[in-house]
Amino acid sequence: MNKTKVLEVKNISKKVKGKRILEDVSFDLYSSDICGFVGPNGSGKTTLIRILTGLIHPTKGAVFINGKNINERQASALQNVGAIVESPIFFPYMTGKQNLINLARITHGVNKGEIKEKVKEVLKVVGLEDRGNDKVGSYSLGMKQRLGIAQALLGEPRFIILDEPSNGLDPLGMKQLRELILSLNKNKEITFLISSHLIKELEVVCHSWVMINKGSIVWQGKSRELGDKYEDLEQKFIGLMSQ
Ligand SMILES: Nc1ncnc2c1ncn2[C@@H]1O[C@H](COP(=O)(O)OP(=O)(O)OP(=O)(O)O)[C@@H](O)[C@H]1O
Repeated sequence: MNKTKVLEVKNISKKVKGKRILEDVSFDLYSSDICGFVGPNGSGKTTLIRILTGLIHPTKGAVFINGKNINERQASALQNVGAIVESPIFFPYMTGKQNLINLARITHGVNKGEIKEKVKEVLKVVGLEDRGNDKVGSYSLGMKQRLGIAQALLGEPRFIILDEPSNGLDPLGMKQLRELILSLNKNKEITFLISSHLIKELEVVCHSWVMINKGSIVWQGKSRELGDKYEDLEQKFIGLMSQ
């Protein structure tokens, strides 16, 4: 399979009120990668993800998605991108299905005649087909996260960005989320960038890694490129963070 460059992060720096939050961050992501973007609390992960999704602008540098500069051609750069930054917000008094039907129409522009089928399909993909008619207020956090992914799938994304998706999930919720990510990657060839401060949670799903500390990248590579010095990824992570 020919891999194409999905994301190019080029020399990104961000300062807020004189405070340096990101410094010269660069990395690339290729189609079908599942990349773990890991760093301790406060290392700059959410700030970078907010830049990648066009929510804020970098002080320096540029981001290209599928070759399009996100600050110059935002709509077309983000066309095939699904992102869940912070917990997705749904109306708790409406069912999962009703929430998705509204979002399909308003946010994703799905054709009126296709909405019902599309919503049914994405609910099935995320394993919520039996709970679609229940109110979102009755959903567990894990179910809300999967509903968030169902919403992203309405836009037929090729690339999904998840910011700390396992925050607050119990072990079963985490397992279901991991299985969903792996199946979307395998069956729909969706590329993922997933942030977390807990490397262990991502080890089963990620093929490649970007490690960040205090706003700068400290290591990037594949799990197999770890080197002999470290027993496992977490040891490497801890070693790099304490330098
Ligand atoms: N608008 C802002 N104004 C001032 N400081 C900010 C702003 N946004 C982020 N920061 C600071 O930048 C640093 C990085 O924050 P960020 O939320 O990107 O980290 P993170 O790696 O996502 O952390 P966590 O794992 O805790 O979510 C933190 O010290 C944070 O307080």
